[in-house]
Amino acid sequence: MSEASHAAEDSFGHPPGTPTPLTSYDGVPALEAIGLGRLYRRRRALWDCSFRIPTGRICGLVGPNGAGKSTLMALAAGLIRPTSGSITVLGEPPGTPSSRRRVAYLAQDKPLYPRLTVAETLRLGRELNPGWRQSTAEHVVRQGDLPLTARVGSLSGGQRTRVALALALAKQPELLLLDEPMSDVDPVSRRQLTGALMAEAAEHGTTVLISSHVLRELEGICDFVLLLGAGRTLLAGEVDEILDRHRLLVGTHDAEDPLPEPELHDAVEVRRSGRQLTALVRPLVGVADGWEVAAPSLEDVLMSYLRSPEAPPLITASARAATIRDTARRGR
Ligand SMILES: Nc1ncnc2c1ncn2[C@@H]1O[C@H](COP(=O)(O)OP(=O)(O)OP(=O)(O)O)[C@@H](O)[C@H]1O
Repeated sequence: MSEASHAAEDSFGHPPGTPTPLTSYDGVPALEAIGLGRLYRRRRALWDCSFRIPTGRICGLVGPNGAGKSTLMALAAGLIRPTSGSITVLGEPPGTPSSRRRVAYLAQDKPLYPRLTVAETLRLGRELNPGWRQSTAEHVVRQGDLPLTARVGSLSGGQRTRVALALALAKQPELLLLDEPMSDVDPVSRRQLTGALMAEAAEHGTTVLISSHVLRELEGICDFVLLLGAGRTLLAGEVDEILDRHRLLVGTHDAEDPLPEPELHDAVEVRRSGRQLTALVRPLVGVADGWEVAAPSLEDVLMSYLRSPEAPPLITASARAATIRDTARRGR
């Protein structure tokens, strides 16, 4: 089903005709994809993928293995090109000299020169990046007790991640793309690096797109979320609004009964254990009596969508990509 056919979802909870509020997301978005697709030979990695991420958000990028997260990051960094649709970063096509200056990308394999020392790596970063801030790079490296004289090739995976993150942050990008940055970092360093990342983002209003399979970790840092399922946008929007639009229902029903009152809600996931039925739903008009109703955590919501790729997509107003008419009006 195409995302466009779920357009009515976006006005959920608001009476017809409610004007869209003028907010920061009316400006140029940090990242916008319109019908974005990418093929590798004949294999579809992404297709018909549309969303926008407003500037200044910390956006968690979630999806099962092979969902297209790394492909999306590489497209946004301008390392590969779309095979259909379009993507813009900070209002520009990715990969131009200007957008390369404004965007930093930390790939999953964190490529660095193994023969250079940490100090030489930072010096190279300074020479290549006009907006370089040495104090940020040194702060991140020192926090990890990394000797500046150590060769990068002799560092552990987590230590190399720290150097790569120091490079990315010191560049002072407007958009920071982080592909599973913490996967090989120990818990203490993870907390430290996340703290450094959040402090930098808050101070400079940096937009961050961060992919991770550790949902609880994202819960603490993200105010926006983008969930891809098999190459398409399944869920996108402000975390607060997404949480607001979902409810967990728990009740007792005969095992063979379908979820009762389907006209009252869109079901994302229904699970049964004996006669107990647990459902994550998007209430349309309310919830019938007889259910225990709870507010789900972000982890609950993300897990349900990950387990239910056939769930109806939800793209909230602030995450909705521009239409072709909008882009023409913006003069693109
Ligand atoms: N260079 C490539 N050549 C061929 N196929 C590729 C290439 N890169 C990715 N793919 C395919 O594209 C699909 C999406 O891959 P991608 O790496 O973007 O997913 P992902 O969501 O980042 O996965 P993971 O969570 O495992 O890192 C997969 O089916 C993958 O096999």
